[in-house]
Amino acid sequence: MKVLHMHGPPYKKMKVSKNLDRKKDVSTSFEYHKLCEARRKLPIYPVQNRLVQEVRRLNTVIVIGETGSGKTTQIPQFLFRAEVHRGSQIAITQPRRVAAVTVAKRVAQEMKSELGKLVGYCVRFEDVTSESTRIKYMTDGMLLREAIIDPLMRRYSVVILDEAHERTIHTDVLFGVVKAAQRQRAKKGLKPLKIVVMSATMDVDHFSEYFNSAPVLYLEGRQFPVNVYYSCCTQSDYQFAALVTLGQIHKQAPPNHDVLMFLTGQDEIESMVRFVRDIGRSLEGQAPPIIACPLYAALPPQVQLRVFNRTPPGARKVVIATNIAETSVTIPGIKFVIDPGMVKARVFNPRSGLDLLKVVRISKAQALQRTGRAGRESSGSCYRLYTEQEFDSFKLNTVPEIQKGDLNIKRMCSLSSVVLQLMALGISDLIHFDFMDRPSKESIITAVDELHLLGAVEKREKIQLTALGKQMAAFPLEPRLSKVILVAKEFSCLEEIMSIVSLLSGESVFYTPHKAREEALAARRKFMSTEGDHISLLNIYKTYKSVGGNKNWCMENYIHQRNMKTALDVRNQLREICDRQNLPFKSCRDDTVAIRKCLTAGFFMNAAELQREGTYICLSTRRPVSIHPSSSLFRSKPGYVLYNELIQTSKCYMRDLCVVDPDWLYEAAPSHFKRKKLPT
Ligand SMILES: Nc1ncnc2c1ncn2[C@@H]1O[C@H](COP(=O)(O)OP(=O)(O)OP(=O)(O)O)[C@@H](O)[C@H]1O
Repeated sequence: MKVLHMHGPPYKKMKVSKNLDRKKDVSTSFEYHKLCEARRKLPIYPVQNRLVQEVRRLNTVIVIGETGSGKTTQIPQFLFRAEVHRGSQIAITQPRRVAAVTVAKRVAQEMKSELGKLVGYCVRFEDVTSESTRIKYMTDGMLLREAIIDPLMRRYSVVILDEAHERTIHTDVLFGVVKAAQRQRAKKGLKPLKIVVMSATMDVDHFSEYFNSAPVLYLEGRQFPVNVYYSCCTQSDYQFAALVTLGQIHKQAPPNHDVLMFLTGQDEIESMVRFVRDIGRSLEGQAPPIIACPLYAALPPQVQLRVFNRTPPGARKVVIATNIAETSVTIPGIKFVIDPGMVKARVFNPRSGLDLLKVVRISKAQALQRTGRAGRESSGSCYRLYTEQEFDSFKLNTVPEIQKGDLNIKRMCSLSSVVLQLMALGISDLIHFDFMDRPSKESIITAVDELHLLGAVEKREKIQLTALGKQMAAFPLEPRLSKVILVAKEFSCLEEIMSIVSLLSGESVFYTPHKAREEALAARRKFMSTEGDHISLLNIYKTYKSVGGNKNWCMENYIHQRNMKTALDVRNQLREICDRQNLPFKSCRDDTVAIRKCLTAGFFMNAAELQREGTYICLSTRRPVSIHPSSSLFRSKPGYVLYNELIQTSKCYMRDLCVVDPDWLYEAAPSHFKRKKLPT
């Protein structure tokens, strides 16, 4: 491994590059002038020529630079201006859509380009690019999907894999796919593909080794200092500690010194938002007014983007976010970060088929990223709600998702989605795929078996995709749900299935406030079906549509309007994919048997049978399971049910259930159920 340190001259003495900003017509607007000034002050700015030279010279480069040093926003621009892209596109991947969208907006401003022209972005369900786009920010999942259509990635001359330390399943698979594209292009004598791997925090030796001993470029310097404070003792309740810390900051800090607090999920965030608003009210007149903004993946994109608005003078913005605000994003105004050091992780056990949602400690790399969200526009502070000794015990790097289960795809519980995508890329020898860190053989085999049972792959001399599997790969959903959509054609119920799948693909549409729990449950009861939760969801969808998405109706019925809108948006996007596949949009009206049979075709592996003693066993694993109290079937105990997911808390609970007939299970997968003891 070759290491190149890149020192820039001190900021004040820095020369402004000749080939930047001057060449083009420089705007006289004050805003634009400020943007240019800010860019010139970035630590990366003085070393741009050296950086460009290295990328020109080498095929693969690893770039390490402090958070906020300018990697994400500037490197693509430097490469573009120096024409390293040679007329093709430069792709920059991000693990999360909110980062891809906001960074693209910023770079478009800096380049005085209308978003979608020279600079654009492409995320799931949204493509803001055009023929003239040369700098394209995208989620890693989107680039992976594109690679299914063109494994040589011909439209790109440079692929920048940003925030590589995050090690999402998609990023890890992309590493292998991009490396293969580079190799293949060289073999075929095509235009070379340059790869740039970037992060502030990563295991450089491991990365360099994987990318054929690629040199590592270290960018020196950080733009603004961030003071880090540790807790002096262990905190038993991190939410309470976060609230107390916020209270102290709020009393002391001047207005417009905004705060970013990390929590682990939607429920925690929504209840914290209420507490924060209460603090704001109780300190009215003594401290600036508070604007509390939640930020988590299930919020509709336009609501997520509200946190990026500038705070009105005299107020204080408090952003309460999951780890979607952890990397790449710059939230204007943030001076303080409150980091409780926890994150919610979905962990999959291939042997039990169990999908566990757990709140776990973050890694040191994540702590550093969180700290880096302050100090982006001026100096800042980060309050770590753990002791320094505790921090020392954190893992250095985040465990790759591919080795712990998929956190990325909603309700996905195994590698089957990634395996399906790899196979759609023509990679059938998965055991020997060039993974940076190999998933266990067991989880690959489990995933292939699942796809086989779903009819997506066939095992001949080698494992290959079936026609159905190819169709399934076109949907950005877990394979079981894609299968349900595709078989809906046979049951003439695509209308209904699309509604159910869309509602299952996002966060829950049920809103259950602590203070009005009983009222919420009572309001919900009128939608509940004795045939299970899927049909109940369909009832909600139909009524919601019939009242035109009325806000009051949502409030009266404790339905989460935002999540409902997101589901509708997802439905529209899925519909487009169905249209492309010529799937007829038919309705079965009230034939719930057709709907449930259709669900059985995708979820037969998740069937459970009632035992004499009143408990259930899962037919695939013979493990005891229970109906989750939130299910409409909690009290009725039907003989056979299907479930969407298993969640282990005090017991192993089935969530989102549907009543089925054992005959349907046989019909859906005769070979699978031959071995199971079902009544004949
Ligand atoms: N949307 C924005 N609004 C205001 N300033 C921004 C915005 N995006 C970037 N910046 C400025 O540009 C700087 C560099 O951001 P950039 O994302 O390129 O850094 P980075 O090195 O990639 O950091 P990270 O590793 O944290 O992603 C930020 O510190 C901030 O000062």
